[in-house]
Amino acid sequence: MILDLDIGNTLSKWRLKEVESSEIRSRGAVWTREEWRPGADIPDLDVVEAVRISSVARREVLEETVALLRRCVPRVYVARSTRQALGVTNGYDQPWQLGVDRWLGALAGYQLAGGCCAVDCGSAITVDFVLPGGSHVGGYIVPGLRLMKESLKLGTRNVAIDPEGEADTLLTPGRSTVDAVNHGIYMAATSAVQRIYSEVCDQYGVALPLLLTGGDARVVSRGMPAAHVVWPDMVYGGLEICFPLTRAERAGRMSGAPSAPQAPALEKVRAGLAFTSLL
Ligand SMILES: Nc1ncnc2c1ncn2[C@@H]1O[C@H](COP(=O)(O)OP(=O)(O)O)[C@@H](O)[C@H]1O
Ligand SMILES: CC(C)(COP(=O)(O)O)[C@@H](O)C(=O)NCCC(=O)O
Ligand SMILES: [K+]
Repeated sequence: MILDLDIGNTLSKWRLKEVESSEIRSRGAVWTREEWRPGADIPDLDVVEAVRISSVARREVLEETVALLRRCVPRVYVARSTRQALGVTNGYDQPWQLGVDRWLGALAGYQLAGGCCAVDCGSAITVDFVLPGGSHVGGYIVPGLRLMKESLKLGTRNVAIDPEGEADTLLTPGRSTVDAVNHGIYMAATSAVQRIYSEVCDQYGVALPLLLTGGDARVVSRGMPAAHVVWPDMVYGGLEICFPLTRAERAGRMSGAPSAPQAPALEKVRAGLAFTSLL
């Protein structure tokens, strides 16, 4: 089995993938903390022959995790942000400072769709752009839904936005503190992503396929007017193409990848932007 780990600031996600069939056998998530407990937090490592890791947690957490895994698993691959990979050029002046989850998302998005706008709705909401020639032009970092809510300190931190609720309801003025906060942060997140997407497409004169991932991707998706797809395994897709281990991966196939989304027409994106600036 291959163990894929995506260690975020809030949740550490894992999945087990079979080498022969390339099938995902199981998956889960635990709160990100200082130390992993194999068998309790993650599956028994006896069946694992290789581990691939994306981590944006503190350096010590990654070092401890890798040390622990190396004791039981023959091959441990740790992804890093680099200046160039798989046809993509990192837009950061100091490429290694780009969060590796963002880098992996950008690589996976480029592999899937050519140019892309890759949005990761986790602890932070990150929006990264890769142009059709492979140039990552940089991105944006906005506090995620949970961070926004916690920073208000209004006693609403434990009342999450119902991911199944009506998106339209979230656009109405709240009539309680909980609703005012939930509707406010929802507006903040969805309008920010929409505006960023439109601005950058306008600046570069290209409407890019829009991809969403992360724990809050589904809820953000429901308030996004621009055509897009949700791809929960986008970061894992980046791990697969950086460290291909199965036959399907060597052939360039990423598990759970959606079909490449159609980009909206640039005129439509620009019309939306013009409307916004008239308000
Ligand atoms: N079952 C859940 N448990 C925890 N957080 C969840 C859950 N479902 C959605 N979320 C949201 O997803 C966010 C975590 O998303 P994730 O992409 O894993 O973040 P990160 O990569 O920063 O750890 C939380 O901040 C929360 O807003
Ligand atoms: C921006 C992030 C905090 C997002 O992390 P996440 O919300 O997925 O936990 C992470 O990608 C990170 O620590 N980046 C380093 C700074 C940067 O990308 O510029
Ligand atoms: K994120």
